[in-house]
Amino acid sequence: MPGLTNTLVPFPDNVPTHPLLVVDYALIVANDEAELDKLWKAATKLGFWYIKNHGAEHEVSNMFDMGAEALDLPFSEKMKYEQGDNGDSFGYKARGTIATDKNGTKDNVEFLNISQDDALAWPSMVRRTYPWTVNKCMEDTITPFVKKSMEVNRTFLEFFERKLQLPAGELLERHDEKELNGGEARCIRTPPKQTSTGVGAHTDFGSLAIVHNRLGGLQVMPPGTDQWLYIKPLPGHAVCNIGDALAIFSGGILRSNVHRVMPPPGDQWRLPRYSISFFTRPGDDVILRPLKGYSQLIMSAVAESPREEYETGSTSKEWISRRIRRLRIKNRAGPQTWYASMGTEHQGVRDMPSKSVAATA
Ligand SMILES: O=C(O)CCC(=O)C(=O)O
Ligand SMILES: [Fe+2]
Repeated sequence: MPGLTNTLVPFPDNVPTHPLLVVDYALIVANDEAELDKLWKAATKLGFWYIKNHGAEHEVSNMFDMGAEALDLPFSEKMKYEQGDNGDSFGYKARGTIATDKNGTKDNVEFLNISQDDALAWPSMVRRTYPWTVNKCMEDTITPFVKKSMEVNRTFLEFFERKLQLPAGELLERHDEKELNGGEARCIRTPPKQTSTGVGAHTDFGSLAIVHNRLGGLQVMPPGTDQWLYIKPLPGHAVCNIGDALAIFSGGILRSNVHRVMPPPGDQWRLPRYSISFFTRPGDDVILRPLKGYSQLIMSAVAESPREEYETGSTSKEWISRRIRRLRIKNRAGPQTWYASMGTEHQGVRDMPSKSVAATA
């Protein structure tokens, strides 16, 4: 039981944390004005918030067990499902295969990504195969988790579509579950007693993430600061965040904030850390660019603070694939490969040696 024992070792009270707004999902579904205002504030100011009453506790608990069982398989077995160096996201990612910074410092986490397309189509295969321990949990654990998470994110997307003054369906149709898309469930494991970065500073590739944590380690850098602050895991609460695709579609109105994963703080450092996430991503063929032709609000946002990098000229699939490919250590040619892995975050670009990210992307 990977997670349950973890709750016995409390998150320390002497490390810097960042408070997040708590959004009650049940009130969002009920269209509660005050709660919707809170969600909008969270999505536009920091791009991170807690949700409670998401109704997926049972599925999440099963996912922690599923993830631990799969990641406990022999290394040689897991490697049969490795995502490889071509920019694919689905499958197993071994430790030490991606960079966490511009110097190419290797990551120390392993994870398993299960495609939304595969979870929904099971027992048919759409994207790829998975270890037997995953297959046996697909019907009872993974597909129900994916469906519940999709429902939560769809509710958020519907609301953002309205608030962004987009025609009904304009944002939702870019996340049509019937089209092949990058959506995936993920279990990450960090071994105990690590001293280096787990997942390097990044913004998420896709539209929305829901992250379930029992141990600390996730950190955000609040806008306008250069300080990393922990997000404290709260029992029964998940952390949601906006990814690059929504930041781009909205012309920057929705915020995709930089975050990373460090070893758990305090005594939690002695424990292995597991996290369970779900990522909603646009359809593979959807072009990532501001939807300014459909919304005066987005048009004004783009006019006020134009950002060249929002006109990506790429499809969602190309965007994700480029970033993963550039993160893989095998593909690294130097610091420029790290810069070329970046999304809308520009933290590291300040000390970038050469002039253009696009030139190496
Ligand atoms: O493990 C976590 O808490 C967050 C992981 C994360 O940011 C990611 O997988 O994109
Ligand atoms: Fe992330």
